[in-house]
Amino acid sequence: MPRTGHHVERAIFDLRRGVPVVLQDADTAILIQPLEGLQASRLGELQADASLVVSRHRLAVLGGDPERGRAAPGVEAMRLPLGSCGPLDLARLERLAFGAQPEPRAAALAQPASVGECGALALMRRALLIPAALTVTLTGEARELAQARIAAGEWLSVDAEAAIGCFDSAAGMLTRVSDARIPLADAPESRFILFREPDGLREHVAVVIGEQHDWQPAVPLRLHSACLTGDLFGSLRCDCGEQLRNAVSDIESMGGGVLLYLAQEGRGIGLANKLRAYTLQDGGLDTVDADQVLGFGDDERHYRAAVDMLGALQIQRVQLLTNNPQKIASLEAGGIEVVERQALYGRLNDHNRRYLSAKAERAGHLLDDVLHADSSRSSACK
Ligand SMILES: Nc1nc2c(ncn2[C@@H]2O[C@H](COP(=O)(O)OP(=O)(O)OP(=O)(O)O)[C@@H](O)[C@H]2O)c(=O)[nH]1
Ligand SMILES: [Zn+2]
Repeated sequence: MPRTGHHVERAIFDLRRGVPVVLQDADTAILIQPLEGLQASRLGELQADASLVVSRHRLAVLGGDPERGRAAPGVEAMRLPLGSCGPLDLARLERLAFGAQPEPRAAALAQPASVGECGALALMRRALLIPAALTVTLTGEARELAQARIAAGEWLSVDAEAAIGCFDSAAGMLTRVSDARIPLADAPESRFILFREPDGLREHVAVVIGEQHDWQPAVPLRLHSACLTGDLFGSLRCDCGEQLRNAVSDIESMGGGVLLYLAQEGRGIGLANKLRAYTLQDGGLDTVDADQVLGFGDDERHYRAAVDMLGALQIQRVQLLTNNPQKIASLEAGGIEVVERQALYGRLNDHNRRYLSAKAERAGHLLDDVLHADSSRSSACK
């Protein structure tokens, strides 16, 4: 059975195209079909004993107890058996997977997911799809048919444990791919260095401002998660674009440093899901609850890539520009010494006030100054 990572990456591409994948462990084989992009015509092919695998965040939204029957700490996936829920119907599946209303009767049937089902959910999240998949345990003729499609190259077979570890395959050994001098309006002596994750799925950029020998003893550092809407188009729904530009000019005025532009759009849920979350927010939910309706936790970001990039740049001590205590904790857990934090704000407006308040109240971001004094620049903090 294949255990190598590259099957996982290929499976992710198939899943993003709506093609099912077979996950195998020692005894079982399950067919997984992402709910996102599922055509009603495919439902007929899936057997009546299909299950819907969702995250424990999603189960909580449906009205279930996310801790009940949890297979092990850290296991995020739960199985909703569909057999007793009536015929497979796309609208009903979508209500279960990302509808805003609770479904207590379905939630009460939730069971802990198998290894393969945990792998299915991990792949959905790595593929930046809605974290929900239809799964069918393959037995008898269905299993033989699936093996024939795998042999013909039509479907991929992936080891279930390798699927569970699909986030780990991105960690360590980032490749430094290319770099160039890019003079920025607010920091003329800047260089962009592109790093690629080992599984090839994501790329991150280090913007190095000024000369490294000027940065001692601690390097001014910004970790910036991608936000297409804010960074590029100046969306008023968030503060990202202004934070990005303020970070560049602050680092320049501090004598140079590094900005890591991380491929973590939408706090790690991807742009498609962030747009879905915005629509849910327009219906009244805050930023945390909207993500949870879609099946995500408060914040899906990891900072392992950032730690690796700092390692490649030989940076161990930093002065971090952030209001997010989690970024400080993650760097320190990765062995980077954060000697000082410096606040970094965008401007408060009528569109982002609720978002920033929710970040402060629900995720512990240190935004008192901007929420209460309408400051628009950064300030040093201890
Ligand atoms: N899921 C989701 N993501 C959002 C929303 N608004 C902004 N984002 C994303 O949130 C992330 C913000 O990134 P950062 O500014 O680096 O981080 P931060 O957690 O705000 O912490 P700071 O360092 O204090 O700025 C970006 O990836 C945005 O795309 C939202 O409503 N929902
Ligand atoms: Zn933003």
